[in-house]
Amino acid sequence: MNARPLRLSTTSPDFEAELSRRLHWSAETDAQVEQVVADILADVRVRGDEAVLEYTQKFDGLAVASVSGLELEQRELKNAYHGLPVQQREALQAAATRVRAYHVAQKRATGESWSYRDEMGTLLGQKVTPLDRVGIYVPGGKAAYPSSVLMNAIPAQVAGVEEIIMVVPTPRGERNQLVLAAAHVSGVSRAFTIGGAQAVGALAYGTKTIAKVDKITGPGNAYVASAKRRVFGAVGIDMIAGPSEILVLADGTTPPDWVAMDLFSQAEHDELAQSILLCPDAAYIEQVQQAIDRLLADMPRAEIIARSLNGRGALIHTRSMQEACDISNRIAPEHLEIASDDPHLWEPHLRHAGAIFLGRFTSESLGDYCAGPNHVLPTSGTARFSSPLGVYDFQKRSSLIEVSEAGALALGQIASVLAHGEGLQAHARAAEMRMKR
Ligand SMILES: NC(=O)c1ccc[n+]([C@@H]2O[C@H](COP(=O)([O-])OP(=O)(O)OC[C@H]3O[C@@H](n4cnc5c(N)ncnc54)[C@H](O)[C@@H]3O)[C@@H](O)[C@H]2O)c1
Ligand SMILES: N[C@H](CO)Cc1c[nH]c[nH+]1
Ligand SMILES: [Zn+2]
Repeated sequence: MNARPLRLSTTSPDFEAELSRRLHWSAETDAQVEQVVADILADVRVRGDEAVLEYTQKFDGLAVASVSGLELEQRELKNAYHGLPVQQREALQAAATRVRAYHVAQKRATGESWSYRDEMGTLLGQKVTPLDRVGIYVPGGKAAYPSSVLMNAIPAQVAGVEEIIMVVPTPRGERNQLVLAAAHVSGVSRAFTIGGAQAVGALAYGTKTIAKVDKITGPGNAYVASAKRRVFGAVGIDMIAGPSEILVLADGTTPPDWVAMDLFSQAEHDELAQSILLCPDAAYIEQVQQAIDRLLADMPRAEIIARSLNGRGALIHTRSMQEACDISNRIAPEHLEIASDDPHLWEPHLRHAGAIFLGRFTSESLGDYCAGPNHVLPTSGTARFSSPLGVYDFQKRSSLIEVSEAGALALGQIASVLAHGEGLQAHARAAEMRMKR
């Protein structure tokens, strides 16, 4: 099996068009997926538990008599944790500790209430409150993702969310013990073995057994993405996460094998995942291609990797590192590695990426599991305007205003003029009444 990412050069007159074609991704808006999802959601909304049961049997081959039969008891989560081999239990605990520490720091920096008084003694501020109940979607169709349990549940817990409901499909009823154990260490309140659009619908509308949530977070396949987009409004959502992406900016100083493996690491998620290398050194690009050829045969998921690299991968020769940075900013990748001896030279030039990994020792995969920052990140160029999943996704903000007597006089004059200008008499009088004391 060969993996030959598309070779591009920025000096080619067709470069822009070829790059755009490579970046284009349409599965998310596939009309057939949309219709299937619309039907499932409508059905779950009307028939609740009954519909959830039927779709779980149909898509996951899991048949039980009632939705409570799909609930994982807290005891089972705890037993899964204690039943893990010691090495796995310690790794899970170490990852959870680091992810928690990062999100606690994030809350301290960005997630606290604040206020001040103006010169007339009027109090102005913002009150931050956690959401009451959230649903976290943990993908489970083609692979199990205990790390995604941590990345969703821990920031919710740190934010102070009271009830965290986890959904995770378990094809043919096979329960992944690491996923269950991760739910135990990260404070999941209730967990159900359901997935796809039916799980999103159950969380968004509520059923007899599953309580309606305020927000749904977490990644998933095209069915999950489409369902999340459709239920937005009935509930909040974090983002629509597409297939994984990695972009490596290399100056030729990192061993080519390391870079090849980093490209594989996202390609192995999905045939639609995207791995791109940008480098000003043509000979180095050739060495990375040779490393790909040599290392691929040994990869258990070689077929998925090859499909991903052949269909969506690219090795791009640039005129300079600066030009590579400019192209990276246009792509706005989910994960951006700066494979350079001097990553801090280039980091100030990089503005759009879900997560930036600096230097040759920072493989993206460390971020997926245990560095600390969240691995649920904006994809498909949405890093231009959105951010990683974080504590802030599980909080909301209310403005606080307490006007002093002197403030009522000063603000009343401004409000009165503007309210009359808008022809809104009640607004004007409400302000004016407070000026007369
Ligand atoms: N961005 C991240 O942080 C992150 C993390 C982990 C995984 N991922 C991505 O999440 C995705 C997970 O996908 P997955 O498929 O393994 O699991 P999934 O849980 O997202 O989807 C499985 C569900 O899809 C539904 N489904 C499957 N075929 C269907 C059909 N024909 N009609 C209706 N519904 C159908 C079923 O209900 C099934 O339960 C992958 O693309 C992976 O790369 C992203
Ligand atoms: N790279 C994925 C996010 O794009 C997250 C993940 C989970 N497990 C391994 N990787
Ligand atoms: Zn990954």
